[in-house]
Amino acid sequence: MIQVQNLSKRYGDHLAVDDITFTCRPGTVTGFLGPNGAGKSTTLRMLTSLTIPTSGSATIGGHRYSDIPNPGAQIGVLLDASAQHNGRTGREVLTIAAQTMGLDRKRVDEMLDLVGLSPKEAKRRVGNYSLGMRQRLGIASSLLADPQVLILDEPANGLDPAGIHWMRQLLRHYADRGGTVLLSSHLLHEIEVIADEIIVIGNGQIVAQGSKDELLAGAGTFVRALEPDELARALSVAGIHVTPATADGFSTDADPADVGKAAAAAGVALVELRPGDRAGLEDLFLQLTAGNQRDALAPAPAPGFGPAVQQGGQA
Ligand SMILES: Nc1ncnc2c1ncn2[C@@H]1O[C@H](COP(=O)(O)OP(=O)(O)OP(=O)(O)O)[C@@H](O)[C@H]1O
Repeated sequence: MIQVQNLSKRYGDHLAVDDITFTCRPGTVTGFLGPNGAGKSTTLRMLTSLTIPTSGSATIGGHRYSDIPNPGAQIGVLLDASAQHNGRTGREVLTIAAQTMGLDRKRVDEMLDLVGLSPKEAKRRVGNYSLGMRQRLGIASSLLADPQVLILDEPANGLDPAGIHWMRQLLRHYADRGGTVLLSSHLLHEIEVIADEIIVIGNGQIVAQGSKDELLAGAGTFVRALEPDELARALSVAGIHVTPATADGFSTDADPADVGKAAAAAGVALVELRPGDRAGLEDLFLQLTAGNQRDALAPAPAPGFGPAVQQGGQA
């Protein structure tokens, strides 16, 4: 169990982390989501005793990281994949870590296998690794001692789509076996797919937290009908405000149950009724971090600036 209680970190007159409190439970993946500079890395560094808190506490299993004997054996940590020793081979990095923690050397081969680094790649110096390979090596290193807790800062950075898929499955399996996972990301869709619990941080403060289902429930409803005009009328009568989303469909802030009831009461046949999709959570993320997001403060780009973005496409 990870427990963060009224944790703050001040650098000069800048409050990088501002009185945050959260818990990560065994058997769950907790996503720590926030824009650049929100305070994610500072929090994870305080959890792993690399940065001293200004106030509050951060404990793992009831203890500060620095008070845990042989902490690597109980807590797997990956904070900066690019910080590995460039002159050593991947295998050497893992072998030294295994020796330091008093582990059997066969764990090195098991972990190389687990993270998909081939024997040939394991013989290469880390300085010649791609960022994705460094992430895989860092994940191997964090899992070496089969710890109960994993703390990962932006582990998906540099991984290709297949690598991201692999990592999701790995972390899911790890949590399903009772492990506690805390991972950070500034990418909403990454967190959305992988996490059971989500903590959103902006400008050092937690702006939302809860289960993914709870936060998604706040993302409203998408609804489609054979007769969209009748549907719009029925929802309006029920006091539900809608926004046209497709030719025959609407988005609304209301819950799916309320939308379904309103349509049924008016005898309107629906062809689709579901929680608001990813865009809904994206809106939520942007709303929650609005004002905390540096992009919200930046002037809008001049017309014609940058590539054209297709409707529905990813920027
Ligand atoms: N050692 C330090 N000295 C001064 N300010 C710092 C220091 N470390 C972090 N900060 C500041 O604290 C704030 C939070 O930084 P942090 O690295 O925790 O953000 P983050 O959410 O991890 O961002 P990113 O997604 O860009 O990695 C930033 O404004 C950063 O400039």
